[in-house]
Amino acid sequence: MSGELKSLESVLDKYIPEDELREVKRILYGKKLGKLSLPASAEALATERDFELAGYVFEAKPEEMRHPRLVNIGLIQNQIVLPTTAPILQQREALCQRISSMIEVAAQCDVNIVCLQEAWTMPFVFCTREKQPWCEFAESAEDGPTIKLMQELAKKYNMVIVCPILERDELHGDILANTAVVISNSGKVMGKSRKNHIPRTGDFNESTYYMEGDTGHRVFDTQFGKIAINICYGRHHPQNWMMYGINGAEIVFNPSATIGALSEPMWAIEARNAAIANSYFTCAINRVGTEQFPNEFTSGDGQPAHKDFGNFYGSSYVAAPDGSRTPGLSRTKDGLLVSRVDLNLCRQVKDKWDFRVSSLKY
Ligand SMILES: NC(=O)NCCC(=O)O
Repeated sequence: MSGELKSLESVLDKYIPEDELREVKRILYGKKLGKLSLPASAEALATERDFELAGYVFEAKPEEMRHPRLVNIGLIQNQIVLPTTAPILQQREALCQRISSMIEVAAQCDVNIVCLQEAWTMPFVFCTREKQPWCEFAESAEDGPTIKLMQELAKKYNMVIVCPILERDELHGDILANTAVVISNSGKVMGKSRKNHIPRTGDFNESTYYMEGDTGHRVFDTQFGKIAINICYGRHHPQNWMMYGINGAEIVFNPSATIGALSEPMWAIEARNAAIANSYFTCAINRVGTEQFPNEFTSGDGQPAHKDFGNFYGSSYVAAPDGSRTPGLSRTKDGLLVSRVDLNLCRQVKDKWDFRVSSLKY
């Protein structure tokens, strides 16, 4: 094989005969999801802008007492645009342009809530353990430049935007945090959720920059449903997922940055298992590409120093409380995954399986 594998699904599709493939996919992915029909104009723009666009439908049973609660969720995965040696402002502006152009396509697909990848405004610099110039990417979670841009887009497209950034908290000693900002569809900053488990494993040692967040397990009651954000490394901790469920989340996003050599076999399991265990939808997002840094760094594992982090494998997906899931986006290419979910499925699955988490004391 030359180069990176495009996706697991592309290999299954290529080599497994059609009738067996259907059964293989049922066993691997759960009940078959419908394809979401997306506007031809959106498909054309995605092709022109060179990113993958895919759409799926998660259905729930009709109920007599409740209307369906349909929500279109968009997940965006991307590589950095400019080399890490370009001026910081140019790197950020190039990413802002790229993401704005992808959000425009999400709007054409009637996306209600979009979530971007972890620290999307920058390369994943934390492996270098160098503070400068990287700390210059940090911005205020309340009114930083990227937040203002996302506020404009949220209002323009009537879309909730979950915007994970490197935060600089100027009101509290200028500390840094790895933070997801939730912007309502009216363009208001609803609040923020900080990464609460910080990796200290190999190249992923982010504690040089920031420590465990102090925002607990916040749930944001948006117009389109109750959402929460469990940033990257938090997905390895079942109790973390559980707390968002106890606090009432219906959709939990997991914006991430992780590489194949470390976590890929776990990727398809953890967020999906959380969806099953907590009767909510989970959305796992990972960046793509290999990022080269100017100076060598070591991983503390006896191996030679190196300038890159390895390949971020994308593979973003959505999983439902009944265990069904979408195929992953590409392992190598930018992409937008649109999933239409019916939030009624959360309670339907609780009633069926009784995996309830509750804050009530009996
Ligand atoms: N960004 C981040 O927390 N990465 C840690 C590695 C992983 O959790 O796979």
